[in-house]
Amino acid sequence: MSEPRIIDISQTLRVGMPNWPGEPEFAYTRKAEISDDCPVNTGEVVMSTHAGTHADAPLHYHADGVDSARSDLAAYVGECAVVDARNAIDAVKIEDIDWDELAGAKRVLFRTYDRVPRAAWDHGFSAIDHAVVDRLGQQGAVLIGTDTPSLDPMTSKTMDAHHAVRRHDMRILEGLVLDHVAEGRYELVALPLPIEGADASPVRAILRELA
Ligand SMILES: Nc1ccccc1C(=O)C[C@H](N)C(=O)O
Ligand SMILES: [Zn+2]
Ligand SMILES: [Zn+2]
Repeated sequence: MSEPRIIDISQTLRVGMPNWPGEPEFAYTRKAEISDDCPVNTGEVVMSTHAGTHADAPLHYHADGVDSARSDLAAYVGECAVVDARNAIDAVKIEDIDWDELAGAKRVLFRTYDRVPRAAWDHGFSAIDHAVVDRLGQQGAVLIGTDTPSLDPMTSKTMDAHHAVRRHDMRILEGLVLDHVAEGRYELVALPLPIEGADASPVRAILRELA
């Protein structure tokens, strides 16, 4: 029997990638260079903890929340549902979702883009309404993900969706790429790095087709 297909749902981290205004630009700098005196190349990466595909740690939205190193990993691995929410306007709301399809879903990833912007920052990305987060939390979901840079609108000061996540002790993935993913059930693997004190971490997110 062949292994289930792996679908990469991660953004490529690259110089010039769209960047949350005010956050540090992604940069990769070559340090050591292979030469007669040096057997290897090495590099240095500078980036926002929220660049590309990433996991917010609870510390991002609560002063007493755990950091990326201490966050439990169970939420980031397991069965998940991918939902096509491209019909949503401004935010994915309760009425945009077929809740029968989501019965029992522990992890839910929302696709809002036809195609995730690669060239320029999108100031008008879709948010996830906090009532959606609450309903998922009430049905026992442990993780919510989106293909936009945030669950909340870019200009939010109240971070309502993030705080709904906190009330249900769920985990968050942002900046996913679901352009090429059909609605349905998959296995998700998207692990944050154990960065001490970090409010978020890049992840390599993949889906595996269920056997
Ligand atoms: N840099 C910011 C400045 C102000 C408000 C939010 C951010 C964020 O980065 C939000 C983040 N992407 C998030 O949703 O987790
Ligand atoms: Zn984030
Ligand atoms: Zn966030």
